[in-house]
Amino acid sequence: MLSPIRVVVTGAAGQICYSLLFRIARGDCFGPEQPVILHMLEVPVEVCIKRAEGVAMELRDCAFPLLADIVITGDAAVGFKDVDYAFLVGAAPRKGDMTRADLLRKNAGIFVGQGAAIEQYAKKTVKVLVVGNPANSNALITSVNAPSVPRENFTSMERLDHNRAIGQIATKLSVLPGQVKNIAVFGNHSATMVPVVDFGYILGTDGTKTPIREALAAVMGADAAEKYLAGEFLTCVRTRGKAIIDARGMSSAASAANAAIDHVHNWHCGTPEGEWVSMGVHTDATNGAYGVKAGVVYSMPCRVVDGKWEVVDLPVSEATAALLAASAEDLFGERAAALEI
Ligand SMILES: NC(=O)c1ccc[n+]([C@@H]2O[C@H](COP(=O)([O-])OP(=O)(O)OC[C@H]3O[C@@H](n4cnc5c(N)ncnc54)[C@H](O)[C@@H]3O)[C@@H](O)[C@H]2O)c1
Ligand SMILES: O=C(O)C[C@H](O)C(=O)O
Repeated sequence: MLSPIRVVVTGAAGQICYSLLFRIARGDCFGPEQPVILHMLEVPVEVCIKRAEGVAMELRDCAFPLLADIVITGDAAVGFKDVDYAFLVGAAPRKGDMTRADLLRKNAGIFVGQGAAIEQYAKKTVKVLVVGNPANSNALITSVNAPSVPRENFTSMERLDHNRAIGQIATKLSVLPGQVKNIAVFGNHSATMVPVVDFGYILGTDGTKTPIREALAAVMGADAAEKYLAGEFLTCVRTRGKAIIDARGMSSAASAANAAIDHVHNWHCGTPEGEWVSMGVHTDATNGAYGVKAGVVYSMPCRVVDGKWEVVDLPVSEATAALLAASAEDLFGERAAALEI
């Protein structure tokens, strides 16, 4: 029997965590043999702690075989103590017409404090996924405030965008999402993100690999396929978060939790042979990949071996490279705003 790992989840009483905590406890993230001790961190306000306690009651009532213990707290010193993994979800979600700049102003302080708590209390090997928006810049802020933890241990979530891109292509081609392989989403989790299908393929039931462009062209014709990729597809993936807020009246939650599980599952257990996923990674640790300078957290295609991610170097076209540069500029703009705050 493996010894339990400690996993802190912030915003434990919020929407995303109402799905995320149950999936972690069930073994979806760390595998079917890894027991977990869940640290549920909330703001130290009675109503929030009480709500977290209610969620913990439900977790216990599931009798998950791998759930070793639950710690509920409003104190970051307790929440981050000796943790192996940190899911930083707790932050205000975007509402109505709020921009990412508005969100940054509202949420940046949370990540200054949590970075400092990670520095002081977490294991030096802790792996951090930032979900709270603006996720890339919040991941950067967290890392800056936890200087003794390696930069490569701080990531932000673009997996939702990656999964959204897969979902759109699968729907368009009437194939299973599991057949759509090696899409990549680059850049900021914002309207400048860049979903790229150029290296992706559809895995046939007979093992054939049909390039996505070719599969689309077969269904709708080559010109219409190009128009679709540069228009409807790109816009849909870039603006899906807002579309969900408009439809649901609240930001995405179950799909966000699912993406967080996918991200950390691949980080912990590895990516399948020959495949990659999209992860927001610290460009201090990417050696200038895709021409993006050090100093931001930027999504790139990554494979994971033995718990370590590495960037997959793909020969992107000049047109794509220009979009990648624009998203990097967007992130350096956020970085400047964050430093000002
Ligand atoms: N990166 C992505 O793809 C993605 C996708 C969806 C949502 N999000 C973001 O995730 C965040 C959470 O969304 P939600 O729908 O769960 O929000 P929510 O409002 O339902 O829950 C947030 C919870 O965080 C708690 N919280 C606030 N500050 C905290 C702190 N300092 N420590 C601990 N807990 C704290 C709140 O009390 C609340 O319970 C938002 O910023 C949202 O925009 C990101
Ligand atoms: O877009 C948002 O504000 C919510 C979230 O980041 C999403 O992509 O669904």
